[in-house]
Amino acid sequence: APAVVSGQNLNSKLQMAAIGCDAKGWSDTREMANHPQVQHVAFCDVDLSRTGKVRELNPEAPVYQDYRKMFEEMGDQIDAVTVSTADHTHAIITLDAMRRGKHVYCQKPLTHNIWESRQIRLQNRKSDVITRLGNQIHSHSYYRTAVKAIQDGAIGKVKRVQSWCAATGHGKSGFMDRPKNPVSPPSSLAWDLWVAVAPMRPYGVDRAYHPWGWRDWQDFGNGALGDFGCHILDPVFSALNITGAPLDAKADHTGMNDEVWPAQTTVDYTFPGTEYTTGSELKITWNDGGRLPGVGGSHVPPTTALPRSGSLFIGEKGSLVLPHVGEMRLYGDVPEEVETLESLNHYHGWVDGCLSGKQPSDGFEYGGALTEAVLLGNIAVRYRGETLKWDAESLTIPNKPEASKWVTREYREGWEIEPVA
Ligand SMILES: NC(=O)C1=CN([C@@H]2O[C@H](COP(=O)(O)OP(=O)(O)OC[C@H]3O[C@@H](n4cnc5c(N)ncnc54)[C@H](OP(=O)(O)O)[C@@H]3O)[C@@H](O)[C@H]2O)C=CC1
Ligand SMILES: O=C1CO[C@H](CO)[C@@H](O)[C@@H]1O
Repeated sequence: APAVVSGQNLNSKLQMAAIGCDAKGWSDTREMANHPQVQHVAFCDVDLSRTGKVRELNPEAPVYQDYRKMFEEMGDQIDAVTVSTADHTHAIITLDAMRRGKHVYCQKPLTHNIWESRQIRLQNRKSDVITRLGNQIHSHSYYRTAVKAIQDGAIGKVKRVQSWCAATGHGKSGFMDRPKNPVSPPSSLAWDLWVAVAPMRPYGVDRAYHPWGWRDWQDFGNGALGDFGCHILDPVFSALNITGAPLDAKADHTGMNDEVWPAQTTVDYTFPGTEYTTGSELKITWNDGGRLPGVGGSHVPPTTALPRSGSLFIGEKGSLVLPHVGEMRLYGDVPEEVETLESLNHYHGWVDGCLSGKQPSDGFEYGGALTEAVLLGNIAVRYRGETLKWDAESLTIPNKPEASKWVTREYREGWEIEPVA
């Protein structure tokens, strides 16, 4: 049984394991370790050359390469885990941890495909664990203040949303091929464990996939939309209290092959309206790769420079531009002052939830729905120019049945994910 059961043992330490220990994994580990009631008891990273910082943090804690072995050997000492691995392994690790009764903080996007997010949401409803998505800007003053301003009616009800992101799928063209003459992985790296659920392929060259480069590749990441959608669309979902799935999505882009995501993408979504929107439906458009929306139809003067990434909320009486990450700007018939909300510590909010048994409002139910919507955009990307209707209950695309295959993937033998009953 976990050493700390939710809601009890308030003076005990939360015993934590970090899965993914460098890059964002190190930042997650360091932030969690700054909480006075967190004790790291184990670390796991498929590449041992990237475990120097965590070994320094707690030289006593064992370091594993295979999270399954870590759970088998240390499961009863671990209360909570951070999952900061490349996106294609979020679901298998997170579900395993939740099924073992561990609290989970998982990096964004929650999963690599929609079916995985749905399994996590189903498991979340059954498991008595505290969960949070690693979109830390959710707790930043800038995002919290804008969410409150919109909900307080600063621009009236919202008619239209545009979101955009400067990232280009990391500068790759959308037509990149696998590295020719692949080299062997470094001896520190367990390549088979890194590939995990995805079809096996050679290691390639340093940084082709690992670390970092996986974002561009369809087998491992979801391009710029997957990378930034759960950041930039998060305040849109929160402010407008979007809990329903998109009704449809249609994409335009600069072209792609079967391996990598496009360099520039636009996705037009239709969502059901909410108490914060004017109509029964709301159009939200996503742009990436440097594509910017026009400000036509908004209260923003046409010569205004938009931030590199962010969102434009067009309301009945005013418009709000929310940079990613920056202070909002209001235009039109808007209040002279709005209340500023302070930043909260996203990481520690989750730890406090684990210790007190109180689930933050943005657990995996919220993060899962957000991720499902983001990933539907990338199914639309595969059928450029076609409006794909979405049946969120059956996880199918009724007007394009063959597109439904992209809701999930074929899992590599031995790495199948057990559906949640
Ligand atoms: N919230 C935010 O602001 C940010 C979030 N992210 C998210 O964080 C995650 C990690 O991204 P990033 O750190 O840039 O990626 P990297 O590729 O740099 O690092 C991922 C880490 O996870 C390790 N890893 C991969 N698979 C496994 C596994 N099965 N078991 C244990 N360890 C594993 C990697 O090892 P190896 O060294 O072998 O790859 C590496 O240390 C992604 O989901 C990304 O979207 C990233 C940056 C910022
Ligand atoms: O916020 C972020 C900063 O950039 C990274 C690389 O594109 C993202 O993965 C991350 O989510």
